[in-house]
Amino acid sequence: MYTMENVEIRQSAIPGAGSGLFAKKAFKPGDVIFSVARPLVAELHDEQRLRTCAWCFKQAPATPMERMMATSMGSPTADTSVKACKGCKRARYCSKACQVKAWKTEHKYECKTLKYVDVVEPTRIVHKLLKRLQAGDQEVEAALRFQSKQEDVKAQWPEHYDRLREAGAAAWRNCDEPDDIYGGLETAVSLSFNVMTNGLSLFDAGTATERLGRGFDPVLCAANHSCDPNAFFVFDTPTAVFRAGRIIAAGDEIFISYKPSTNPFRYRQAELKQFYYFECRCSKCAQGDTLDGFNKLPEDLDSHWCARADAMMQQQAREDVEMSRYWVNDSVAGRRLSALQADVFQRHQHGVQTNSVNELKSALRTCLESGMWPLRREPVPGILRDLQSAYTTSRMLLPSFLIALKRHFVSRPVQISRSFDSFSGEEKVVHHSRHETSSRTEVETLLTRFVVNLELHPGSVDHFQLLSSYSVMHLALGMSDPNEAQNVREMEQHFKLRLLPMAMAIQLSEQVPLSVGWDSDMGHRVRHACNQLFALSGGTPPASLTRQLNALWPKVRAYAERIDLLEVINRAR
Ligand SMILES: C[S@@+](CC[C@H](N)C(=O)[O-])C[C@H]1O[C@@H](n2cnc3c(N)ncnc32)[C@H](O)[C@@H]1O
Repeated sequence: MYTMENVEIRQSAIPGAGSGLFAKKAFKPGDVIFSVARPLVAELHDEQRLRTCAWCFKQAPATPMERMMATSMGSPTADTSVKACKGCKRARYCSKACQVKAWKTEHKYECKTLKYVDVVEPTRIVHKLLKRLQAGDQEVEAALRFQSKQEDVKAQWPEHYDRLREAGAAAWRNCDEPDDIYGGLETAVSLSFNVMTNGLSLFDAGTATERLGRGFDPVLCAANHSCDPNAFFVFDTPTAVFRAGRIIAAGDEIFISYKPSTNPFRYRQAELKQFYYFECRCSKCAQGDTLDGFNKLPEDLDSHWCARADAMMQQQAREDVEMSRYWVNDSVAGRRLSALQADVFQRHQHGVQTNSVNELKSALRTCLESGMWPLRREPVPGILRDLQSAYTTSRMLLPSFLIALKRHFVSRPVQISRSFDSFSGEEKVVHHSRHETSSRTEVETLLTRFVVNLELHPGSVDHFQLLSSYSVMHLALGMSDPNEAQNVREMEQHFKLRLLPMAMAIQLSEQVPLSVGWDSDMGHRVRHACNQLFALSGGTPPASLTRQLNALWPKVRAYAERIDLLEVINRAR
């Protein structure tokens, strides 16, 4: 059952968007607006089922090496292992407690079916919902209130329409074709569309990139989308939390972002149509592409790149590339820039899908050498994120660290139009008071010893920022590897590298209570790292450390600004 003391559902401010979620009181950035212990529906993606608890979504480490790493990072899930249900041998649980809760709520309805046939994710979801409806579960009835969008899907994506219809019909057949639930088969089909077109993607809060499954919940899913969201969603397995990303007044509509909202206007619109079947009419999209500034006007693209763009245009025409999401404008210069834009986005995507560092490097080169892309304009921040991760995986520490620094200090993607001037590239930074949170952990208590002016960007408090700080801290610690001695000596001429992990730990201690909370898996890992770092610095008087850390910050920022990304990727193999 839900307590709706903080939020209410009523007519949205967006014309034609139906209802939305509204704040009944004011919230500061980082405040929890609303949380549910587990969404009404939380279903693992098919490929996650072998190693993840089907009830609490905790993941067992995949290899002994992963287990060792998780232990050394203080992750409370390091010891997790999952066992299959003896009945169906498919659903897996990490504990008796999870198995019992799952059985009572949903697994008793599907266990027999799963014993004989494996069933895909949307069908599993609808099966459980149908059975719960049959059992008179009123929370599930609320799922029927959502628009199913069947006609829109049929008109625009006939193959999706067939798939979703079949998923509902298969669930209905697996439940022995019950006609006593409202419209029988048609209810099953509606549920399939409702859940799949209005549901939430459940990402692991520790990585924010690993998609664990799909969620659906009548209150969480009442929140509309905005490309300039004032709230964000964290799935702290299995608790679902909405937090304020900036100041929200009582009566304001609460918006989250369903898809990355830092992409250019047409790209965002196309993605939301493709995955959620609606045309976004948020306040940022109302400004069209006016926020998508390039460094130069399309006419100023230099002649070498004009020739390359002409060749790309011919190839894109031969390959019948759907250009609308990359479109800049209809002039000759605009079409050239559209071709470059299509090339870099597609190369980026292809690089991620095929694990190709060369594809990622080539996309980045086009963005930077053409001189058109500001560092904060997508896909540059996205390419940097994926290059950093590829270099980390291949243990190429130096390029990974340099890219992490550039991302953290310079190349944050543009999220909030209000505080960002797309041409000057300046964002207003506000300093947070560290001790706003009520319950203090030992780390926070330790922090009272320091007053360090590290900047947070309250307009974009979210867990992506936290992950960025976390990776800089870890990579900076990794630089103490003896193999890096030469690089460290060079860097130490600019700033005290050995102090950086401590500075990042302090920044993380500010970010955790505003994003994922100390009780989350990520919170535990950050606390573990902070405690180790503070223990290491035990002998240093706080006043002296504070002075050193305050002096460090502007130096690291200046160093990050000078990092030449082209040089970094040219030197890295
Ligand atoms: C998860 S539901 C949100 C709640 C929904 N508005 C309702 O009435 O129950 C998603 C649907 O809301 C509408 N919607 C959400 N955000 C929107 C936006 N920015 N612009 C237009 N429609 C939006 C779309 O119809 C979308 O398919």
